[in-house]
Amino acid sequence: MTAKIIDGKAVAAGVRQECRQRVDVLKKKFGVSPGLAVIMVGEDPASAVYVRKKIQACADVGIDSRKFLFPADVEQSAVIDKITELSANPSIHGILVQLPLPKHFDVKAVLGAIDQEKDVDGFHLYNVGGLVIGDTVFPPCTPYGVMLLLDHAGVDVAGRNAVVVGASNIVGKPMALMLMQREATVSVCHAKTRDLAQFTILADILIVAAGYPNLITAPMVKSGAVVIDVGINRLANGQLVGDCDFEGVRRRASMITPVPGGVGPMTVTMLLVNTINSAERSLNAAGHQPMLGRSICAATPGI
Ligand SMILES: Nc1nc2c(c(=O)[nH]1)N[C@@H](CN(C=O)c1ccc(C(=O)N[C@@H](CCC(=O)O)C(=O)O)cc1)CN2
Ligand SMILES: [Mg+2]
Repeated sequence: MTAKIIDGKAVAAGVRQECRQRVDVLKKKFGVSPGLAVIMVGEDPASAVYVRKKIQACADVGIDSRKFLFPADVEQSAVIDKITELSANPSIHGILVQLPLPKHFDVKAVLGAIDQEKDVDGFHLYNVGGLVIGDTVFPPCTPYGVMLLLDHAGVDVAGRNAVVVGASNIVGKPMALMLMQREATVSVCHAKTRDLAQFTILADILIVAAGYPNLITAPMVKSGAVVIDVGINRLANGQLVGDCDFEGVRRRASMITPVPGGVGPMTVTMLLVNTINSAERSLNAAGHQPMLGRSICAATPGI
């Protein structure tokens, strides 16, 4: 068997086309330009790449973005003051703080300063709680993108065995909650899970987000499984790879996402979706005829 490649770039391009149309309506019909504020602290090279991608993506669909760059040794209070100011600014519909933050930051305090109605990353505790009960308007971008890829590929989730490897706050945990919401039977493992293979081999849907190249090899994968590789690892030779031995695993899986070009492009694109949803919701709050203002993912109700 050779797996079908799930092309994240192509799916993202389709979603972006829909984003352009929605931004157009907001501008022409309501005179509202969706606005996103991106906060970055320090100059981590990978973060700089991701922030650049987000800003370019905003320009691509007509969202106004504003970038706020702070030096790595900035006082946390200065960043929180900026977030408070942006939270009160009606032309800003989304605020994100690029992670990771430098060690001296209390991440929870910084994310908690974001107005929960503008928390387009979905990392504020209010929105994390919403996700737990299956009702959030800001699903975190990476797992939201994965759900959209699964839907796009026609993968049935309900009743299937889903195994998530990696339990980070921004990918693994919300991913498990979204799959649970869609009635998958979910197991969460870690890179340190003893005999990881005894869990992964049971997965109809295997989602790997642990951050170790070649963590998942072909014998660990059930024949015909759908494999979503969220890992991003830069090898010494400069090559970007996921957490799976791609060439081996693709011979056992029925579908697989590549790295690059799988989940990564969806992460940035779902940020656009969340920002547009937020702008639409601000109109609803102003008493206009209800706009969509929530997940575009019809097959993903309640996440
Ligand atoms: N505030 C946030 N911080 C971080 C998030 C997040 O969603 N919000 N996620 C990751 C990084 N990330 C976005 O910020 C991100 C990761 C990967 C990609 C991407 O497009 N990857 C490409 C390859 C890119 C490359 O060449 O390096 C791919 O996989 O095809 C975009 C965004 C941590 N921080
Ligand atoms: Mg708050």
